[in-house]
Amino acid sequence: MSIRIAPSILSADFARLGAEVRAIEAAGADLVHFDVMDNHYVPNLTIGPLVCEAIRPHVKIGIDVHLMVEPVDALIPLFAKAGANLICFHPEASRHVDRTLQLIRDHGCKAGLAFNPATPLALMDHVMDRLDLVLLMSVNPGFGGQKFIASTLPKLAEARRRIDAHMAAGGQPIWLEVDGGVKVDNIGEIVAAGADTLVAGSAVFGAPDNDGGYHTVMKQLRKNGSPHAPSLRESLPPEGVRSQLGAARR
Ligand SMILES: O=C(CO)[C@@H](O)[C@H](O)COP(=O)(O)O
Repeated sequence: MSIRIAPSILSADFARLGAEVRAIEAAGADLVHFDVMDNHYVPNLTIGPLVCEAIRPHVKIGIDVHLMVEPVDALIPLFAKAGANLICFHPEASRHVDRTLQLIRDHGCKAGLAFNPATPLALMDHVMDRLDLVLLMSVNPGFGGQKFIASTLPKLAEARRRIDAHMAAGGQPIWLEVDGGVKVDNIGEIVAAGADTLVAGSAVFGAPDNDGGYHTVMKQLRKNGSPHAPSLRESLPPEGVRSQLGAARR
């Protein structure tokens, strides 16, 4: 399985945003993660559709918009028009989650639902068929550079089980993104618990962008996040060999 890495521009140099997004694309980023905060749903204030529109011509990769705003719906057409490819929001911030998901898709974007560390996953159950992405926050939303909350790992594994069961029953693919405190030294266990898409802000933009700095950290993230150790299932011998082993032991 290959992972997707989405550097969060919350930790970028905002005075040189065009150059920053070009640099992460050149370093192999799969998506630009675009954090929108309103000083209402979260205690911080960041960027909006105008900035999304301004960076759009600088990169070919998708823009993954994470709305930490309340209410949500009015911003969806604006971000779609500004070039967003994926729009994700928090269920607590929309009165009609199903309608908001549909609104995102109606505007030609992929739709995602974001879960804070204390938001129960059961909220996704009745909208599974409307989801393209589930974003699990591994910090409380509002700021970059926070410490990964380890108790979100079992929740991540539970989200993986729900998504796999949905896909095994013929449902559409749903990406599972983890956001907050993702670093070179913990990305391996986050991927092992089930994430396929990783947001990394301070880990990427904290690296010096000289001497191939972003390239180096992106390479390390991808290497440590690529599941090289065989899973328990893969490490079992194939069925034929297993029965021969069993026969030999008898
Ligand atoms: O949405 C958020 C914070 O609310 C995140 O996207 C952070 O910006 C990730 O930053 P790091 O924890 O990787 O520094």
